[in-house]
Amino acid sequence: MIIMAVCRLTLRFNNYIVTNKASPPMTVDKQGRYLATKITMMPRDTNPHGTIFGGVILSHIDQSGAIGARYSIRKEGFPDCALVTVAMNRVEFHHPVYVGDVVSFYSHVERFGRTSITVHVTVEAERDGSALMLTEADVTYVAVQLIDGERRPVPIRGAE
Ligand SMILES: CC(=O)SCCNC(=O)CCNC(=O)[C@H](O)C(C)(C)COP(=O)(O)OP(=O)(O)OC[C@H]1O[C@@H](n2cnc3c(N)ncnc32)[C@H](O)[C@@H]1OP(=O)(O)O
Repeated sequence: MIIMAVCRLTLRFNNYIVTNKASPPMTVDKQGRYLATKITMMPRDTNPHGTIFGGVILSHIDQSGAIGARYSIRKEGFPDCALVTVAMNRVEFHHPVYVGDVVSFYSHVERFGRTSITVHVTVEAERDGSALMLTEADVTYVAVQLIDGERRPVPIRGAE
């Protein structure tokens, strides 16, 4: 009896893994943007005005851009690599973010360079039933490898 129950559980577990591999979660929208992060903004993240501190948004943009960059690298069939942020450009805060906002961070590849990838990150919240773009930025990540104790840029498409 116990053995049968264990077998059933194992089967379910295996099915879950297989199903998961076969059908990845749908996180790409109609515009081809990858939904990297979705979070509810909390009171601990506020500035003295009571709205969400810009530095908190930048931190989520950096992380979401890296998640999106990793997704795009895999989608292209390039090898997995360590990524570091080299630059954040054209950061624009269009609207304040409020406590309780459910905020989505989307990434879209702007450019693959030799050792770098630049993604455009857009930050949106649902306001009055439609999506409002709050913040956007271009973030560039560099593929690096530890060579002689130093992190050096390496080709993002793999060995040349
Ligand atoms: C995961 C984390 O938390 S990361 C933490 C924050 N980030 C870091 O600590 C990174 C610190 N910076 C570094 O270690 C180094 O600057 C590195 C390894 C990223 C780059 O080293 P560099 O010697 O500058 O490399 P190099 O000049 O060859 O440039 C590498 C790539 O970055 C790009 N790049 C460099 N500076 C910039 C910039 N300001 N804006 C956009 N792209 C840039 C280059 O165009 C190049 O891309 P390409 O090969 O696709 O043309």
